Amino acid sequence: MLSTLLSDSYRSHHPLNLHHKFLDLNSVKELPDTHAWTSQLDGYPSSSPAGTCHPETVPIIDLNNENATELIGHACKSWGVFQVINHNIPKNMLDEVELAGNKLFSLPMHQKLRAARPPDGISGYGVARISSFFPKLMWSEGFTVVGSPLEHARQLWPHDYHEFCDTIEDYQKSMKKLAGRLMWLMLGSLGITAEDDMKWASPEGESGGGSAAIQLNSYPACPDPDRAMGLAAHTDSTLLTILHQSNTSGLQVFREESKRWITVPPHPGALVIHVGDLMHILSNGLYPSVLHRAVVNRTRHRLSIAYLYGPPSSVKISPLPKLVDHFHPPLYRPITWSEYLGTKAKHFDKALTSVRLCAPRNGFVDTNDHNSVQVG
Ligand SMILES: C=C1C[C@]23C[C@@]1(O)CC[C@H]2[C@@]12CCC[C@@](C)(C(=O)O1)[C@H]2[C@@H]3C(=O)O
Ligand SMILES: O=C(O)CCC(=O)C(=O)O
Ligand SMILES: [Fe+2]
Repeated sequence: MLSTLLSDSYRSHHPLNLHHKFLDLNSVKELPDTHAWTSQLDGYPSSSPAGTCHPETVPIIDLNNENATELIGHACKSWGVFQVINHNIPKNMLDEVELAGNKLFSLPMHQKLRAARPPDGISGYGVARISSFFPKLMWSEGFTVVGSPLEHARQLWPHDYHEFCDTIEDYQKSMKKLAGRLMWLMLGSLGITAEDDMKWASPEGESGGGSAAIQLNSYPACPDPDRAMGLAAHTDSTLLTILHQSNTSGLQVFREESKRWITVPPHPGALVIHVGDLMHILSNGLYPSVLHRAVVNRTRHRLSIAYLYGPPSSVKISPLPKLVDHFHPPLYRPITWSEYLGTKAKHFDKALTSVRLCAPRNGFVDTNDHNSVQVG
């Protein structure tokens, strides 16, 4: 099960003490040294060079467009990220989940800590899991739900937990449907038509589709946003991620071509779709997992809700047989979601490389494999 798999994967070798780890960011008037980042800390340029123009925008795809499959295929290949509209998720459902998130994060710290994610656990309240890979803390707090939110909701609101649970459970159901639909559109764009190829993902399948986690992220307004980091650069360990961001911008994606961070502006009603590492593996590197991060701002609080979608726990993900031949050997070994999460927890940004089978041929660089080695 997804909830038991991470048991000892996310080590906490953080030098900082609990007081700093659970600092109430909403009441801090000056950026503490524990949260002060320099641009080099995550190994990527801090922002675009001054004076350059930015014609690039992340594609927005209308799911009612008759060419949606082709548009999605193109976006996956060239961006690894796109926004979708006409996705059938009602606006009031997005508003409600946002409200539930705000209600949770505005609780006093001692109350949120009642639902703290245990050091060896996956669900609950805490700092970003990837914090242990960085010497500084991020300007954010998170809450992860895997399976039922009941236990943690009870700890947060002993007498009044139903509303939160209902909202999260409705959201889980709707997101699961949308994720299955997007998954199928992505597979279709790769030429996968026979349902036997991917039984568990089939729209009519009885196997119930994939499994998932929900991550609520809160980014309080920050007194020194240029020296702080909301959520450090990472790729998601998923097949795909569906992200709802509140109406404040902060999400940025990295463009390999121009070596620049591009802001993904909140588009009313749109949901952001990230290609994750498992889709990268499944597509044999054709659809790159997108490197992204969240920056913070001086005046506005920001909230985002990620639906992290992966395969059922028993399924091994490997390059699709239809995409593999003598000239395109499989680039990655088969791996389950839980094994991959364990690998990510250990190797973080080297996780994809660590499951790679062979170097790309003829100097072809898999731009998506952020650690790939060019061979001549
Ligand atoms: C299923 C999962 C993916 C995730 C780790 C997790 O177990 C639950 C939270 C997810 C998240 C969300 C924020 C960014 C991220 C890198 C992290 O630290 O926790 C992702 C993890 C991931 O995709 O690897
Ligand atoms: O807050 C955001 O926009 C990004 C969140 C994110 O990347 C994640 O939850 O994996
Ligand atoms: Fe992410």
